[in-house]
Amino acid sequence: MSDATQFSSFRFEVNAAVAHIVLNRSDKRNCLVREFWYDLPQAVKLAERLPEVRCILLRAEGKMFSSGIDLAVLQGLTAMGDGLELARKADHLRRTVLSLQDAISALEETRLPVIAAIQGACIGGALDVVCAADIRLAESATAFTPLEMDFGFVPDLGTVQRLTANLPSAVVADWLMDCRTVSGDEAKHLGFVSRVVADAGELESMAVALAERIAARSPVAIMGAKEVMKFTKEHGVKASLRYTATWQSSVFPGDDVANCLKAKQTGGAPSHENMADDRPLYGKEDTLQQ
Ligand SMILES: CC(C)(COP(=O)([O-])OP(=O)(O)OC[C@H]1O[C@@H](n2cnc3c(N)ncnc32)[C@H](O)[C@@H]1OP(=O)(O)O)[C@@H](O)C(=O)NCCC(=O)NCCSC(=O)/C=C/C[N+](C)(C)C
Repeated sequence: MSDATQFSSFRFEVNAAVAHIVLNRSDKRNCLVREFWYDLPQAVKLAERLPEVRCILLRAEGKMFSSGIDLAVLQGLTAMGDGLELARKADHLRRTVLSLQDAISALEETRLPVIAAIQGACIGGALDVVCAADIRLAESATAFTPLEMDFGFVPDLGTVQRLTANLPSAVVADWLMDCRTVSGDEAKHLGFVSRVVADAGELESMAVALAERIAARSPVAIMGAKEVMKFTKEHGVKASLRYTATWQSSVFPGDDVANCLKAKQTGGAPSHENMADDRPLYGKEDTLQQ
């Protein structure tokens, strides 16, 4: 593996077109320290800038994925703005929560596919983080716990919104309001994770293999799938069908599709070109105005 850069809150390395973001503070149960919230979007941007990277894999060392936000950060948040009048204290807090939300949204907003491999436990803010991944893989026994409810506040970094967007509301309400621990097996049954395995060792090899398979596919098709899925959630099936027509018409003339077709005919492996960051919006605005 090649070390592309140093982040203080996790390891970042690139191997076989996959950028690995590895939580590596297992002695502290990979709690999400202050620097994490700055490092995460920076690592996503870096992955996007590296031309060889086609997929991001978020995983963790040790017995659990993450115990959630660093309790010192949580304490700092509750004490934030102490001494200020109530309205200014609330404004302070609101802006901080928005910036933590933005850090997590970087995973959803990147054009690269994001896979999260989750073992042991995934608590509070860590659940917010994995909710923003495109694909979640877990160990059967992983405990998914929205622990914020026990602290007297609603999960505020995306769990509520992303679960609500993806699961039936009674399932979400039951999970959150009872502050339930959902196991990997149950999460698979609910459709929150797509694959489970019996142990953590297997989880890592399955996740790496999946990430490398996705990274080897046409980036144009993979990014297209992510983009069109997102568009469908935001705008519904009808608008998305129109959008897909516009997207497809801008992609078909490109080399990537031609390379894939040629490889199918000759039986070889296609060579892929990365999609430039500055491609137009594929007529998104036009589609919405129709
Ligand atoms: C059950 C836990 C996760 C694991 O228990 P354990 O027995 O396996 O490990 P132990 O408790 O001995 O912890 C080992 C060391 O790690 C430190 N640790 C663990 N988690 C955290 C944490 N979240 N923040 C800071 N430090 C942590 C622990 O102090 C030990 O350190 P020493 O070896 O003593 O130096 C158990 O650890 C646990 O319950 N952890 C706390 C879980 C928690 O409350 N998480 C926060 C939930 S709220 C949230 O994540 C999001 C909030 C969003 N927002 C703030 C914006 C509202």
